[in-house]
Amino acid sequence: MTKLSVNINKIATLRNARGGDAPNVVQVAKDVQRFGAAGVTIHPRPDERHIRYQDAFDLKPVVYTEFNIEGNPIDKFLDLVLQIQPTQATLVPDAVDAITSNAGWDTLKHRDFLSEVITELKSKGIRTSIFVDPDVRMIEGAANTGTDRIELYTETFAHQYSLGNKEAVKPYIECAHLAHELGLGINAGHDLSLQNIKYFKDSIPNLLEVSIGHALICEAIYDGLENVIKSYLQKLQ
Ligand SMILES: CC(=O)[C@@H](O)[C@H](O)COP(=O)(O)O
Ligand SMILES: NCC(=O)COP(=O)(O)O
Repeated sequence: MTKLSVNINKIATLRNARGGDAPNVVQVAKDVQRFGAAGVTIHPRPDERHIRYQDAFDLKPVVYTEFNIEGNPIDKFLDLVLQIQPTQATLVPDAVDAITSNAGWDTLKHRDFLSEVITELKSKGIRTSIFVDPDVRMIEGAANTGTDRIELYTETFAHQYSLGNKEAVKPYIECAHLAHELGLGINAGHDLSLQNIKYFKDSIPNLLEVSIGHALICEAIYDGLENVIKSYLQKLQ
């Protein structure tokens, strides 16, 4: 079975909108695990617009499943990850001002840098994963960095699938076969949703883990809306 790691960035976005502590990210992390998620993902960004660095410390004692911290391995991020020692660090080459992650690593160009970071993380017992586009050259390059896993960047698949183009999964299948042959574990994420997850999971061999945030939180809001409105109406009778 493929593991579901729930990305709780959007819970922090909502919390930050009012400056208080609702919703509480620690409580949500406890609850997503209680509801069956196999992991919790956070992606602290340098501007702390959603997850704050302090959240990572607050979450550490309550995440008893897999704790996955994603981000660009700038010094501040690496210091955080080395202190927290999560189950997995996912390295993402996102620009400081990017609205969200928008590309995978060029694993050929950044091989030495990635190898150095990966060696350091692995020496502390932290599993490593690197975010890559579905391009076989990047998978070969990833294998040469010493990483344990790759995370396939699924934005293109998700977008094309929403347009009815199921063929868009083909490069991901090819990359998954190669990654497995090269001994890499396979994760995937970005814009996965209830609409596309079954098709993706059924298509990709050896898919170990998906991390899902944006769509899952949107779906949770829609699913909860009717119940909550009915509860208000009862109280207003
Ligand atoms: C690495 C990745 O795929 C991203 O989806 C990320 O973890 C989400 O980040 P934001 O919540 O900041 O968009
Ligand atoms: N690694 C991807 C992730 O954590 C969540 O991405 P998204 O579902 O918020 O697009």
